[in-house]
Amino acid sequence: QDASNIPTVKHSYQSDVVRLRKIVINSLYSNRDVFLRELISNANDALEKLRIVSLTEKEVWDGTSPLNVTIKAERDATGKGGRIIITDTGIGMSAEELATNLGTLAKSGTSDFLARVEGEEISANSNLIGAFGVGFYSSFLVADKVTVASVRPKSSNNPNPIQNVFSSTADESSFEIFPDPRGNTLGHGTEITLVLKADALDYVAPSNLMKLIHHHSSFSTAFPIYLWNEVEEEIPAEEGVREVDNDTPQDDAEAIIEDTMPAEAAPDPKKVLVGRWEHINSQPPLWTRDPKTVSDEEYHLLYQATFKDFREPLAWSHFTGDSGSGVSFRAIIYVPSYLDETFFSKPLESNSRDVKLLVKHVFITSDLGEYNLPKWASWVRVIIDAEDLPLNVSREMLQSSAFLKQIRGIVLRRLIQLFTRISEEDPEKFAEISKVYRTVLKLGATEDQKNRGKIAPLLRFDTNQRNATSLDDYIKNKKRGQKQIFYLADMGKPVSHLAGSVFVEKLDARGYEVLLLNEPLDEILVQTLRTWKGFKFQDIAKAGLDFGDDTEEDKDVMVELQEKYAPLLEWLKVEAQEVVRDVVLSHRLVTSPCAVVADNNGLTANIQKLISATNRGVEREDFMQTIMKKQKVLEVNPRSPLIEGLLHRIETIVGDDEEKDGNLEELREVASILVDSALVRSGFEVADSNKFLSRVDRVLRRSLGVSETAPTDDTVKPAPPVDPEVPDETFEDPEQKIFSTPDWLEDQGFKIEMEEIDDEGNVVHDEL
Ligand SMILES: Nc1ncnc2c1ncn2[C@@H]1O[C@H](COP(=O)(O)OP(=O)(O)OP(=O)(O)O)[C@@H](O)[C@H]1O
Repeated sequence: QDASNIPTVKHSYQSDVVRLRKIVINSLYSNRDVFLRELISNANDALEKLRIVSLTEKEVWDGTSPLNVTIKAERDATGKGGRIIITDTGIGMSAEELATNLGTLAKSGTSDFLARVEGEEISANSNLIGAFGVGFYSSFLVADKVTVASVRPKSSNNPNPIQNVFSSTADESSFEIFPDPRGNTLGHGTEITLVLKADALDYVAPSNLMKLIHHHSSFSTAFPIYLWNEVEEEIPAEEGVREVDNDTPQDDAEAIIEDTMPAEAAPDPKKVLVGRWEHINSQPPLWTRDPKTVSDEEYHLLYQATFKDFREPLAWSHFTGDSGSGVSFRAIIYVPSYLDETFFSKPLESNSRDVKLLVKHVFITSDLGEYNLPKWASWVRVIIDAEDLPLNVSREMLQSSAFLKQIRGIVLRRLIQLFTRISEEDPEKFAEISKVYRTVLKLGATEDQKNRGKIAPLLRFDTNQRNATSLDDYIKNKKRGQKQIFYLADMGKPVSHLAGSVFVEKLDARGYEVLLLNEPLDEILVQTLRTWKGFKFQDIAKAGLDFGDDTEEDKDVMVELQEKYAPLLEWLKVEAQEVVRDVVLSHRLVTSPCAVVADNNGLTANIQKLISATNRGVEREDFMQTIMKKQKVLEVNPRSPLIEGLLHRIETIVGDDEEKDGNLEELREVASILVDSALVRSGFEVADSNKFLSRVDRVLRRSLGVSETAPTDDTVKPAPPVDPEVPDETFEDPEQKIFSTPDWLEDQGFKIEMEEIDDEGNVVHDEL
């Protein structure tokens, strides 16, 4: 194709791009250094792409021509302007790709993000840049005009690719794309020219650029970055002008720019400005260094550059190892400071994309395919650099590599070790980690059978006595004779609510610690763990609660009470048979008269909630009710005056039959209310709340001495007849014709504006 025939095409930016560019230009002024980091990061991606494509399409890269980034800054002849040219020898872009990649925003959630940022002062919170990545558009922070020359590599489909130019100024809503009049000067890759704003000319100084690159980008790329630098040097007078190749950077490449000494001074050495490409990221990658020599800041910078997250990681572990299959490797695993909001909203997605596998410092893949990390650890960020896998491994070949299968195990082991070490050495830091990863670790202990024993000590629970208690701490705090780990689960309820539960009252009064579990996963977790260090998890809302300190005396007292209350228990068994399987004396209550307890194998109120949250079918509910009833026991507190009173009434019902019947009916009502309120107190639902409330009503009447049968005065004043008259005007007051934002909405920062329209429906404009 003849490039000279291709016309310049003018394109409009997608509206989101215009919005983003405006935000970038207006809000990130104090962060404008980021432009270089973003462009180097893009260059790195383009170089990586070329290398990876070349594994399967040999013709795009011969494997020998340099893959690098070069940066050159220069003032123009007048000294009033300047430019920075950043070139990479990466995959490049076709004309269509220039238009799509630089003229539109493909990221999902862009509009939401922009709306959020437009309402905020982004400069105060540069994290937003990290969270989103303003990428290429950051060029406009320092440049009035940006041109991007780019060309795809030669391939069998495209043996003669055309180098195109994308050109745009900071304030236009359109950009142009045209064939580069210079022809194909790049071979493959991209050259970005930033025509600097007048207030950004400081950037042309190589020392400033060098500082920036060292600070922000020394870890952004494993490809060499060369910076054009000019220094004054003395050379022997007789030496002429040295020939250098300006375009291909070599470490020793240099050019004499101009003589700075007059020719007459010939015998003396000459002072000349010598320009050369300096390789500025020649230091070995950070992970190959001894961890003792790496500062925290360097770890942060590597993290930022690699994972494009500008929030500092919470922790990291830097280690070397041998896979056992003969591959030695170096790795760093990072714990991000937040958990992506999709972690729980997309429970089935566990594709970890943040394990960067490198071979001999060269990025290979982030896709571990079937050997992905399990869901619970899918958020961890890892750089793992294998020393001796064949360099030209393709993803397909890697899939069959034993090493790939081992990465998961290596990362999980190290992650758990890291957490364990921090939990032991720095509890405050671990509390911070726990805040973010508490639920995730519960998930790990539930789903990761192999590592369960190591994850469980990292779990933290609130209890009736303290926050963030580990299982081991709990065991240390156990009372003599205690053989159970007591817990109460009620998902979604605040911990304070659980602490006040009827089931906790006695344990709390006696000084026992109870784990208060309110997350949906908790109940499943304890059922999975079953025991910890030989202690069985005991749901205190279930039968089987055993303090382990009962003396013979206690047992005798219980036998006595049992005898004493036998008539009440028998009577209640009949009265409550629709709701519970059995009625027994309780030794778990202090002040409450009674509670409903699930059988050991039965469903607690919490599990019932879990089930009915997923099953709303009526038939099923009936069925469930029947099953659940069979698994519940009513426990009555022999020390409660109410229960004693009830016993007394049952034993002393006297009088003629009619009176006895009336008394019994009353008692039945009381019993029914007791049972229903025990259900509620224990977290269950009452079967029929209407019936329950009318019983309460009747008992209230009785206690007030009001007739139980006296009907309520239910004369109701009917509404007047239908009124056919419709007023002409909806609003009498013309002032009120225009809708105005209610004050309460305006206080929230909302403003609703409505236009006034006339009788014909036309918008009424204020007269100018
Ligand atoms: N030097 C380059 N070589 C080849 N393609 C590039 C280059 N710079 C940018 N691109 C293309 O333009 C797209 C947009 O770049 P931009 O920097 O705006 O966002 P990004 O790199 O995709 O995202 P982020 O900046 O968040 O990493 C890139 O995805 C890439 O396809």
